[in-house]
Amino acid sequence: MAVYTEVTDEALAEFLSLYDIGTLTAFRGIAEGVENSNYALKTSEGDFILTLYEKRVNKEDLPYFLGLMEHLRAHGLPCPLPVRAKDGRNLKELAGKMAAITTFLPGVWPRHIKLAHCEPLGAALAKLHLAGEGFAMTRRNGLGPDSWSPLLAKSLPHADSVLGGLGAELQAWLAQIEADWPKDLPVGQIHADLFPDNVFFLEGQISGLIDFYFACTDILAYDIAVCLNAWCFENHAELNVTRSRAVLRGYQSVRKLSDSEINALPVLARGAAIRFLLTRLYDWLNTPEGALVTPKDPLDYYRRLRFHFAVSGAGAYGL
Ligand SMILES: Nc1ncnc2c1ncn2[C@@H]1O[C@H](COP(=O)(O)OP(=O)(O)O)[C@@H](O)[C@H]1O
Ligand SMILES: N[C@@H](CCOP(=O)(O)O)C(=O)O
Repeated sequence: MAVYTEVTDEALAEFLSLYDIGTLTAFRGIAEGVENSNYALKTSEGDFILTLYEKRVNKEDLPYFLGLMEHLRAHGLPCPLPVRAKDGRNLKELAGKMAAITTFLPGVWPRHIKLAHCEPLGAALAKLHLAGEGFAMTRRNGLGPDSWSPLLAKSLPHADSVLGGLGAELQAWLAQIEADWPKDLPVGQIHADLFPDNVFFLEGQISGLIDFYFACTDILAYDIAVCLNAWCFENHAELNVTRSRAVLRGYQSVRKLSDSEINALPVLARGAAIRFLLTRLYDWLNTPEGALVTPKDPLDYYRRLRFHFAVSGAGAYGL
């Protein structure tokens, strides 16, 4: 359950009076999600999501996240639209936290990934990248390659309690990834966390992309590498190449990849795997027992990383 901050009826009524979204008819906390407190909000005007930003989201980044969603939505992407209050602002304070209302998106995220999800996913990602062109703000990737070594250092003293030899293995792998990291690939606005739980489907079509709170300005093809990791593995160790081919086909039906982007896929996939491995490892070692959110298994991404280190070229992903 991830509703960290409770909202009283009085505070909610006062907050909603700042907006022009009709009168409240229903309000409930949403258990899913790990980063922020989310509430489903129903009014006489429609359905909305109220998000209270918790401590892992940096206050200074909120104008970028909300501005990006507004920009992407204006350019045709099915992402939440931040609602502006009567004073024109889309960011307010509630219960001592920064808070925003966004539009509710229909659909459900796939609990079991099927091949049929993969091509639409790739196409939606490419549309996101094209729609992001022209957005004036930028945000450095706080979980990009320069953050991985300090993140690993924090977990090193206890890494081997998760798996014997893990610390040394990760150090060696990370050094290799850092040395190989591409420098001149096309950069733009990326989602950076487009996992299945952030993609809604309705009647076989993508109906929504959510959770832009890791979005940043970084290598476009890195976003594909995140999706290959999150959508295309079986038993966390084997790539389902039919799925990865479909993701790449969907992507290229909208935005063609250059040879440099294709050649960089293996190292980008290694980078994406180590990024999620490292944040999960940190959370695994530092989440107190009885916390609201159960930490995810870091070894799922260790197995993927092993796979990516064994491949010799982009052909392994179906290109
Ligand atoms: N715009 C939206 N439309 C519909 N449901 C949403 C929307 N935003 C969030 N949700 C619901 O809230 C849950 C958690 O949202 P998410 O942004 O992933 O939270 P967190 O950032 O805390 O991980 C989602 O799984 C979904 O059920
Ligand atoms: N996708 C990340 C965790 C971030 O969770 P989200 O609910 O904000 O998508 C992972 O799987 O490690």
